Amino acid sequence: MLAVEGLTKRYRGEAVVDDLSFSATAGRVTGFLGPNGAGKTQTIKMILGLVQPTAGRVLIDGRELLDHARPGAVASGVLDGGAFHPGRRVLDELSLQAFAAGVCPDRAPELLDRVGLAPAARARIGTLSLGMRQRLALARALLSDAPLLIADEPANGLDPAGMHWLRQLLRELAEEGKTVLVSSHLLAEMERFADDVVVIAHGRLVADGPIGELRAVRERLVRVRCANARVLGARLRARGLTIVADEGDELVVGGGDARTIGEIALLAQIAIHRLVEDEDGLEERYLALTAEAQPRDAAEAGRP
Ligand SMILES: Nc1ncnc2c1ncn2[C@@H]1O[C@H](COP(=O)(O)OP(=O)(O)OP(=O)(O)O)[C@@H](O)[C@H]1O
Repeated sequence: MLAVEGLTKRYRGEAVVDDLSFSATAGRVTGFLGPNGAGKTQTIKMILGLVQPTAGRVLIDGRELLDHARPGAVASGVLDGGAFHPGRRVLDELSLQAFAAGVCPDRAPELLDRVGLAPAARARIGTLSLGMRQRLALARALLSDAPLLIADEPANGLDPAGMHWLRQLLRELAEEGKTVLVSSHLLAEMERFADDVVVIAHGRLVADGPIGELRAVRERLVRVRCANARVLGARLRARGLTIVADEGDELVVGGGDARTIGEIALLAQIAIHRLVEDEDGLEERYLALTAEAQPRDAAEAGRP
């Protein structure tokens, strides 16, 4: 179980991770989602003890990483699929890493098999594709059998078969009882991998919960095309509905069903040209959530 509490990282006074709190549960895959530059990698590095937080703390099974007797056996990370010696052979590299981690080197061939790299055991790392390096990075992270596994964009460079394999592996690891945290900037990827999702933008939490809850928003989004979208938008807002996207003569509306929107339009005497439940709501919801979020300073400056 992972608990991130008020985690903050500032560089020259500017927050790249800003008072971030969330948790990830053992036995489940938690997706860590946010656009490029949102602060995912910085957060992951702080969780793994590779970057010192400016404020806040990270608890793994109730204790900070360095308060565990063997921190390396508590959390492991897949951070950069490219960070290997290019001239070394795959199996030699993994055996060496096992030795350095104090793990029996016999685990190396077994793990190569688990990540589907056994046929490339004698290949030099420099000849591997990005997807194969990701598999090797996963094998390295699994050496210590730590109960918390964090993977930063592990799907990068994987083809559809590789994605399917990764999904299976993450699921198996969660079923073994591990806490699995996986980052991505792509919602579609997360939908395939994750049980729970944590969404951040500008270093701040914008949503978290079971992926099904984010998906459930789909039913509440309605796409409406009408004669006067600006006026209808204002009327809908006045009734407490949200304009998730404004595309000129078409609005994507949250917080009310098609019937409510139709009635508000009728009262405003605005002709409706199209009114449908939105099928792509989840993607739009994610984009809207992350676009709405502003860095704290900007948000505070905009406050009346
Ligand atoms: N050492 C550093 N000094 C200053 N700013 C940094 C440093 N490291 C990262 N940042 C900034 O922190 C912000 C968050 O970066 P981070 O890599 O965590 O984002 P990310 O969500 O992982 O995005 P991506 O998917 O693009 O890697 C970025 O604006 C980045 O420029």
